[in-house]
Amino acid sequence: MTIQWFPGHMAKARREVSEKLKLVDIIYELVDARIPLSSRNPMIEDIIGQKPRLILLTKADMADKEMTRSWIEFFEKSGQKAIAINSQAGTGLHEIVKYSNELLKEKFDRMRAKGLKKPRAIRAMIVGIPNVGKSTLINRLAKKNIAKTGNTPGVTKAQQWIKVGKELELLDTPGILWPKFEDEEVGYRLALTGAIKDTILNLQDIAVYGLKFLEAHYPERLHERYQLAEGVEVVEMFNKIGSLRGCLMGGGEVDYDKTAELIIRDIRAEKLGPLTFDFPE
Ligand SMILES: Nc1nc2c(ncn2[C@@H]2O[C@H](COP(=O)(O)OP(=O)(O)OP(=O)(O)O)[C@@H](O)[C@H]2O)c(=O)[nH]1
Repeated sequence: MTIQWFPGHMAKARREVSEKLKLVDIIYELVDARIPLSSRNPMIEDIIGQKPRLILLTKADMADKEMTRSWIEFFEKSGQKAIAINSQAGTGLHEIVKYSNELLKEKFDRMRAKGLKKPRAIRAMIVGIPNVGKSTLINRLAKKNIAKTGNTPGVTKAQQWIKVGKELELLDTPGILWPKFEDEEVGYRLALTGAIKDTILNLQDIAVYGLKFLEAHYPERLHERYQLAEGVEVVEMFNKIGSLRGCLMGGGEVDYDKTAELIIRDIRAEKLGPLTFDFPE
């Protein structure tokens, strides 16, 4: 497998995030709740230094709820606050300000002590890998306020901050980070959740990985969806799924590429239920 590390992209992203770092009080690090580890940039600590950070597990509606709880505990144990969100439905979003206030209490207390009676709103920047849900979250949080700022002449043009209620201001452009996947498994997990283009890895390899993963961790769902018996070899699974779902070639033989595409599509579309591919520790 080709090692994808995008050194050029990485350096650019790092520069951009570093430049904006001094403008904000806190970083919202978005990771995909289905792959909280694989969707992280392993250099995040290095990039943001001592800046307070809240981890937001996005697309929590698509992840295994029990696993999401374990992940939140895991982050908590390592001293990082994490919360699960669903930006489409808006769940978990009210917790963002609440926990930001907790994480920034000392800083704002210091500001108050210096005589600033009314501390300003919290300033935050969203960072995360492509497709993790940055824009969806910004749009969801900004919804009410876009109309408000539109009514103030001159404001929209110069706007660099998006107001979220009275307490929060978001930098309007998120920081894009890149996943690192020297590790094959990380690559497959990114592919199965749609974080990287299908063309980067071999389709059949991605589907095989998906089937084996499901067999190991969610066997009932796999067997039920595709009417598979237990303990069937992967090739047999492909044959069964391909014929069941009509992924056939001219001569009636199973088309493995089409079958692979279907399996990947099913997994991404939650046809096998909410799934989590990364395990804490
Ligand atoms: N189910 C679900 N889907 C989500 C959620 N948040 C985002 N999405 C979907 O995930 C896809 C990517 O979301 P974006 O907000 O465009 O992600 P992004 O990080 O801004 O992506 P880039 O612009 O590529 O950096 C879209 O199809 C969204 O609808 C969520 O909480 N739940």
